[in-house]
Amino acid sequence: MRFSRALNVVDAHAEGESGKVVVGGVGKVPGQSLFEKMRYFEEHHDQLRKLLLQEPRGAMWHNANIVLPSNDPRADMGYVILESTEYPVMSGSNTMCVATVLLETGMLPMTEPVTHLTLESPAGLIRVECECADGKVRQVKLVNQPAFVYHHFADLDVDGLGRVTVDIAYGGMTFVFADAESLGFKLDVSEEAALCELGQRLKRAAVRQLDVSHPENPLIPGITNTVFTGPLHHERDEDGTELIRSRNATVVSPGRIDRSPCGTGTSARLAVLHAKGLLQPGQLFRHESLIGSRFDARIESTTTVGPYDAVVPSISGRAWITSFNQLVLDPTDPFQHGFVVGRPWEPEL
Ligand SMILES: O=C(O)C1NCC[C@@H]1O
Repeated sequence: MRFSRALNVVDAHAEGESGKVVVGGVGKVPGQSLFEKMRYFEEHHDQLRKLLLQEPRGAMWHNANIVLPSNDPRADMGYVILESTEYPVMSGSNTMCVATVLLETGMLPMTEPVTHLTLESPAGLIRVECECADGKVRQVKLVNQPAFVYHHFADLDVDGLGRVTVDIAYGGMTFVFADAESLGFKLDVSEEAALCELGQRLKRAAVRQLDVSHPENPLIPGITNTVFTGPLHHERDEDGTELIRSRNATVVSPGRIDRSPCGTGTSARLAVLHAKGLLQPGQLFRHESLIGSRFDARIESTTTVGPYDAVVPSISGRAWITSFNQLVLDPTDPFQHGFVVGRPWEPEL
């Protein structure tokens, strides 16, 4: 049997969110930076994303990452992130999957109790600190590129709902933030379908009514996700550490719940909370997903991005390898580039 493509894929998840890690079979990719390599896939080779993420090999809730060498002498490795409808320049859950796979498969050397990595994402360099024991990565802490707020307390006219006040913020992806309680949500998993439907409606309204453009790179995608935020709870950890805990439901395109608390959404939420005076640098913020998994986050420092005040977020979470998979493409397979069926794959916007 001759195959037209064979990819070595390590399947993983971070706090419940899928992240396939392609470790072999892609070959040479043009471009100096990982951003340029990402653009190459986007413009000339999008069939690889579709092959990995669409049916019959993928599912709407899958993400994938292509591990590639970085040309930056400071970086240990690079990666391009592939999602259902876009190429985000950064992703928290995917970065945790990539770091865990690189260390647990021996692609990069693991040092116990802590391994420091620098990974080049399309958004830039990401510093990663992995707690390791007995050959296992127990916790991945990543320091994201700066997050900032585009619009505070913006009024949106939403079809069938009227006026809703939202914030729009960037944390590697761009999010609409809306208060869950005032929209009638308890943030229970039973509300999944309604959250996805309204999340898409809010996102569509925001794209039409509010301008966003990343000041350092206008090619970074605009608003593609909605975060429904729960109330803030001021608590103490089992070991007495003070923290602020909050639940969220992140609706990523094309309209499905992020199973993890969403690392880029958490980064953007830190920027929103800081701008509102509700979170200070160094304070522990524990973000919970709709399935109850969690990321611990902090504002490491403050900075600016173009005209915006910004925060440098760190996000910690855990990832696990679930399978080793050799994905092949038979040249007689009629579905060379994958396919999609029905809801929620409606045309975007
Ligand atoms: O953790 C994150 O940032 C994300 N999880 C899937 C969609 C986003 O990239």
